[in-house]
Amino acid sequence: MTAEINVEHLGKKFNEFIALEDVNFSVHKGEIFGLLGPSGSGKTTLIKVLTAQLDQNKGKASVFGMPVNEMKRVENKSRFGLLTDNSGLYKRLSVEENLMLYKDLYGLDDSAIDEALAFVNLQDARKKKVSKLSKGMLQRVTLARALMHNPDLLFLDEPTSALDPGNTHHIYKGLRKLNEMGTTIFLTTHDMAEAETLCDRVAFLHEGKIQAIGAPSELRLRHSDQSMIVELTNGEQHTLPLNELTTAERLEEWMRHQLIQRIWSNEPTLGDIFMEMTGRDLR
Ligand SMILES: Nc1ncnc2c1ncn2[C@@H]1O[C@H](COP(=O)(O)OP(=O)(O)OP(=O)(O)O)[C@@H](O)[C@H]1O
Repeated sequence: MTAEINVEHLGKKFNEFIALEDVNFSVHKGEIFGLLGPSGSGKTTLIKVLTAQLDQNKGKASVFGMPVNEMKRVENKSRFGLLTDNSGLYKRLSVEENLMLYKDLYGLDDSAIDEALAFVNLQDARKKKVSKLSKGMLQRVTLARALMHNPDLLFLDEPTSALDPGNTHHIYKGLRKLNEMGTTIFLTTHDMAEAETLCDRVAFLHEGKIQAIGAPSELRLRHSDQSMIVELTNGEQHTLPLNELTTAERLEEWMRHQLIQRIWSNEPTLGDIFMEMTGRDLR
């Protein structure tokens, strides 16, 4: 598998403060990879290193097989898109005029603006001044700008943090489609539901260190206590070990008397696992 991003023993300090320590991971081409961590864990710092906005103090990082420093070159900049919360939009210009600047910069057709606005569900706001937009609308314009040149790789720093559920769902659908068409996506979030819904693999970042890495289902299974919960029609709940004869016997008995209301697996959520490993939640 080709690595679109590769990070080895990466470290970043701000004076004496260690923001990233011995970080190691790869993101494969075509993957949606999520970096999960609470506020201050180092997510934005890592994105800044990967997009050549900050230099690391230790280790190596490469994007598209090149050292990250090469991402400063114009021809490489056009291969990735970046969404961060510092929007860099021109407040006195309209949504459309802002996107027009990027369209010209990347030499795109006019249709790129229509497509990007449809992607973020903002067609009706194209003539609005950026200074008049809500936080969620601003986030969507920034996302439109990040993806309008159809990049090979998208860096999204908390892409839906300001969005309502309807727009979040619309953006998820769009991102999945974009990914199916070949864009690799690296996103940061502290929303575990977002990570479960979107990501092929996730890494947990805590105090600058990666604590765990894997597919959400694989992580849940790895931390599962191998039990199931059975709720009976009278409201009783029973926790039973998986794959044991006694469980099969009890289930058979209940089923014969049509006493089972529902059954579910007792696997932990990503948030539970994060809490178990670090002693704090993702918020
Ligand atoms: N330029 C800087 N100078 C000094 N310290 C910094 C700088 N940038 C980040 N930090 C510190 O590094 C740590 C990681 O910050 P970072 O912004 O990467 O966290 P984050 O996980 O993205 O948080 P959030 O979810 O709140 O955006 C924080 O303690 C932050 O205060």
